[in-house]
Amino acid sequence: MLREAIAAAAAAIAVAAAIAGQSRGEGAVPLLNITTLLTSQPDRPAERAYAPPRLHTSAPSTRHQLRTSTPPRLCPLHTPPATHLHASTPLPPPHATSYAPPRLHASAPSTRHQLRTSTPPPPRLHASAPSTRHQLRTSTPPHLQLRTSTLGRLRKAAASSGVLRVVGHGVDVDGMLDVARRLFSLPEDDKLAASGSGGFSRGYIPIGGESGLAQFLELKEGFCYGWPWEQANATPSNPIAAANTWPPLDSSAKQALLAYFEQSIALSSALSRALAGGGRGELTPAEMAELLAGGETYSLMRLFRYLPADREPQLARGKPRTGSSPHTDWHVLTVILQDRTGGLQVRDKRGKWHDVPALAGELIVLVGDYMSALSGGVYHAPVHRVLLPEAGLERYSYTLFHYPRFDATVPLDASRRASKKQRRLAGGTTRTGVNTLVPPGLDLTYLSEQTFGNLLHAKWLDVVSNRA
Ligand SMILES: O=C(O)CCC(=O)C(=O)O
Ligand SMILES: [Fe+2]
Repeated sequence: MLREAIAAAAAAIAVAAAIAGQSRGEGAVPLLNITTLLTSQPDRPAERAYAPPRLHTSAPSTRHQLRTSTPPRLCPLHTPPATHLHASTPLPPPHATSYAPPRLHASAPSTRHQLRTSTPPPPRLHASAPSTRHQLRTSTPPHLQLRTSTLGRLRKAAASSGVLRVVGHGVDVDGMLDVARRLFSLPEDDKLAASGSGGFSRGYIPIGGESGLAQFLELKEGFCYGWPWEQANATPSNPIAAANTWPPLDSSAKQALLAYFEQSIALSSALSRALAGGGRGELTPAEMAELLAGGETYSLMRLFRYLPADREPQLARGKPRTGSSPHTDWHVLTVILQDRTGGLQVRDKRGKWHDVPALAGELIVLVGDYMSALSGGVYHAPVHRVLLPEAGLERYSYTLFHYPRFDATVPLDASRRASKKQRRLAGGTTRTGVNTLVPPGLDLTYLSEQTFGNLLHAKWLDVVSNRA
């Protein structure tokens, strides 16, 4: 099947200068045909043997004991065995090591700082949907082979605009948009009954329920879900992981949502590995896979319905309204599935905003802060925002936030290079007024000291405190 897909995708990758009115070069958005990423011998069993290498040689050794020698398989979408939730080596006791409180939020409640880094690794997601649909898997080893020429284009795009348009991904975009419309058209009470306890926990997010920046009212409603802990007979392993809270949708819609979650995680994992060059000072694809392992169990899929500015006039009167405040995504990669309304914009390195095209059947992939830091600042996490639709229109989107493992840290040398790059760029466009993982002015070497999960938790607490 894979071979057929490859044969069908013989055409060379098309690169389109895609941001409206913009010439190629910085900011141009390559159209990446994911099926052309595959070579003709992806399935050799020898390449499937998975021996995760050590990622951070300088990290405390306890961190490495959490690893399993062979990836455990947990298939919550099908059979929910509880038996795979352990590491093959004994787990160390919870960290009593010094926990440097995040310097990001001096005013944060102290509970925020009590998180520990040594939570057991969550079970891995086994992409259990038919392999013909997926071609890419999350918990299997990096068995994709990538064409060198395509790889070069992928990396160039990630380094320049940080935005990719992806086709050939196998996702039924229209079908997923249909599910989103059905979900948001449920009666208000049904949606509210599926509310989570905060924006980062799963479930329904009412209009005004969160905002990236406190000065804006983000006029949208949302629904957040992820890896099905509720089917796994396991306790969530960190404060962001949680069981899904489903509104009353029929089971085929739920299955479609869960299958799409897997597909987008698989896509993001494959692209992340491809972005790990394995050159001097770079992560190898296997190290990237190791860094991502388990991240899928608390990664978030967020559905949005954006409303035009004239709706809900009673909410936060006088506050400027937007769809999504200017921000970078904090994690590794973001996968966006959108309808054709438009509104997503990225800011180029000179500070100019550009529309990201909203074309049928495409997925958009954005580089996040963590990927940028891991690459030593080589890859660019674009500042972006979402404008509200015009009166009479609504916009629907799905946004996958792909997180690395909770206890991930950035190797010190990469974080130093990323810091240096950030300082260099600071002379150009400023990131003031932009919500980023590590705010401007703070040294990115912080990412080598502090786990991704702890930083993320503090960030999410901020976002949900910005309720209308
Ligand atoms: O809805 C979209 O297209 C993107 C939203 C976004 O950037 C985000 O939620 O981080
Ligand atoms: Fe975003």
